[in-house]
Amino acid sequence: MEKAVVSGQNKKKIFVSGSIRGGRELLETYRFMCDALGETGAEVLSWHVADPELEETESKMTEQEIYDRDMGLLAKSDALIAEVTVPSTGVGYEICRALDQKIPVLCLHRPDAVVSAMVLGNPYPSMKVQTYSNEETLKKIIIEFIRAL
Ligand SMILES: O=c1[nH]c(=O)n([C@H]2C[C@H](O)[C@@H](COP(=O)(O)O)O2)cc1CO
Repeated sequence: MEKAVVSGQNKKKIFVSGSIRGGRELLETYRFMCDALGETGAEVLSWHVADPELEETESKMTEQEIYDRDMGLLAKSDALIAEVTVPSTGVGYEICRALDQKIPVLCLHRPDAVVSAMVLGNPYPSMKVQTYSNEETLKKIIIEFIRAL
């Protein structure tokens, strides 16, 4: 498998966005995305999204602490990569905030996903939407996106 290793000062900080309260059925995919990003040498700032124990750890935080932490991490990010197959209010909000802050956004979804027109019809030049049908394609798309940052 192709690799795009970035190191030192070029290490890209990535906010991975994925459904939590919208449903955790793609948790394994979020983990795969974080692992693939780690392999490229990028730094994932939102590993908690792929944590199977997240509900337990986040339950010790207030809603505002969760919001403040994530908005702080997003502001430090070089890009946001969102998995949008499972509809999620939080993921949609994070995409919107990233676009507002001119942070590049990559939205990824499975071919059979019912994705919102707010994503599919979004004309922001800093927003890309791509479909993947297997992990190999998913990884390839992620590598190409990181390389182009
Ligand atoms: O406990 C949480 N921790 C957290 O980091 N989030 C953020 C990160 C995810 O990309 C996104 C998921 O939103 P939602 O819970 O509406 O599916 O919101 C959301 C929640 C719960 O809403």
